[in-house]
Amino acid sequence: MSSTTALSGYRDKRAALILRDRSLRRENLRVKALTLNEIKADEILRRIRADEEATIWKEEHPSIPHPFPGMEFLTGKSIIVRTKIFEILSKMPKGALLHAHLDAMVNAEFLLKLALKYPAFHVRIHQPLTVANLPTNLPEFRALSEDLFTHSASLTDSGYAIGTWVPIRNARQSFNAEFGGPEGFDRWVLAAMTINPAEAYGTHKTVAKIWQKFASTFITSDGLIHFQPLFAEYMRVFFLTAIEDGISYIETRINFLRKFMVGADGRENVPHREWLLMFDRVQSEVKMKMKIDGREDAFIGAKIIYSTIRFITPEELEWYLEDCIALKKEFPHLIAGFDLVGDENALKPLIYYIEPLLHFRERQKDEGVDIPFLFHAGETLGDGTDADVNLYDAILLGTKRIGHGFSLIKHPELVKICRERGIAVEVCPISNEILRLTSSMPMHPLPALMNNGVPVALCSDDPAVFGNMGLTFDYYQVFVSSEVCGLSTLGGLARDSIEFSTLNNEEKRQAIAGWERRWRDYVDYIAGLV
Ligand SMILES: O=c1[nH]cnc2c1ncn2[C@@H]1O[C@H](CO)[C@@H](O)[C@H]1O
Repeated sequence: MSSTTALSGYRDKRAALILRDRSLRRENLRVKALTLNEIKADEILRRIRADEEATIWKEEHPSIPHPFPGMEFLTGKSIIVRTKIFEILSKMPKGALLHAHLDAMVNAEFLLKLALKYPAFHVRIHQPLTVANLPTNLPEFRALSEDLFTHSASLTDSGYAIGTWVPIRNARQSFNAEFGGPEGFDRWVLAAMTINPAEAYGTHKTVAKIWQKFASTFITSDGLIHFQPLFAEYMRVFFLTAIEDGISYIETRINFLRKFMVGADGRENVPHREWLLMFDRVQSEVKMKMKIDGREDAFIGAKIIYSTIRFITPEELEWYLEDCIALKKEFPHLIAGFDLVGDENALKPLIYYIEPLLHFRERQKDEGVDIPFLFHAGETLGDGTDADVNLYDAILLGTKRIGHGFSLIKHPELVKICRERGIAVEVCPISNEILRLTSSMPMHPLPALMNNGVPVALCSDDPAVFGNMGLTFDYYQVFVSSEVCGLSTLGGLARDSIEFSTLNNEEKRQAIAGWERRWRDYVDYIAGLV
């Protein structure tokens, strides 16, 4: 055999092996061949990605010592936003956002601005502020009823009685110059609601430690968000900013742990059904606005994944499950599913709740409703820990999707089940990296899941805390960390986000048709870049 024949035989085998391996990926199951414009757009994207890898990601940046594509998000963000790939991805029609906690969906700076509009908001602290304890001495916010309004002048002068409420505007205005004055107040509050690079990558570097900081951000924002007059505006801003990022449908997890939010009168008296009424009204208004603007395809709507936190008792869970059923019966079009949230490594595993969870199925039959489980599971570095074992219970309980599933790839049988039954994993790359499950995107197990044919929806998780507003940042991190990723990966992920949503078949058909129209325009736009 001549050496050229041997060589060409080898090349054929090599190409066939690569093809067989890659053909497991979902985007390669597509029957339709790529259009000429798609091929061109794919080449353009790959070229720009390679150019930027060799230029902007190789340059010296004064405050970023070792930049690389897919690096730690909080450190690399200022480079990311200057790239052409980021600009292109920001225009992409992204389909659905399927894993997003409502408590962290509006930019923290904007939330604070909103709160400053309401004189009812008061703030207090539980130990005196010092320059040294500023980052850990957290503000607590609450909208008070008028009879409890105070005239306290300041949080920081010597006359402040620890633990008493100060009107938010007074607190801001009189914030001691030593702590930066009013702008210092803003920085203090924002720092309490977000995670900064020094925390994620320095002081709180492990999963357990960064979770403590992460959980504390919700304590601060909680008092601001759960005030009825602000809540509606909050949801409107969430929907509108998501739409501007190319998201056309949302399934958001709402944490119903607290049974009432604070009403306009400052009393804790707004029950869950009124939260849903507001949610419904706001999304109808946003849909109407899109229609008037001639952009109906841009927003199909939003649904709610009913959630509570995995530290309650099984008896308490019974109450929430009944509440969820009652809401589903009253608002069948709004409740998309049920989930338990909170740190899986520290809180209760699914098996702890097995009785109420099994009973929930029976109760649904009695009541004639269908509420799929959409469980967080395997958001962990553990191997065989409770958090990792949650994956078995999630699947046995019939979960429709898996939230995070970071440790799923360790379980060949579960990977097979997810592929065969079409259980999609809601992968939140930036969240996983900031919460220190992975040190950077190239180390994330996402390619392993995708190469095994597991369906994936990319999600942002808690963008107000992580600074990854919309879905563009998560798409960016994924796209620049893989050579396999191309235009069809992007399109496949977006399409799958709709495919694996809880929309019914007819709604999906329409949503996909709308997305395809927008996708064609998007491909034309990229193909036109030279
Ligand atoms: O990635 C996550 N995994 C589990 N729980 C989460 C995650 N992100 C947010 N929450 C939880 O949701 C509640 C806010 O509604 C918070 O308790 C927060 O811990």
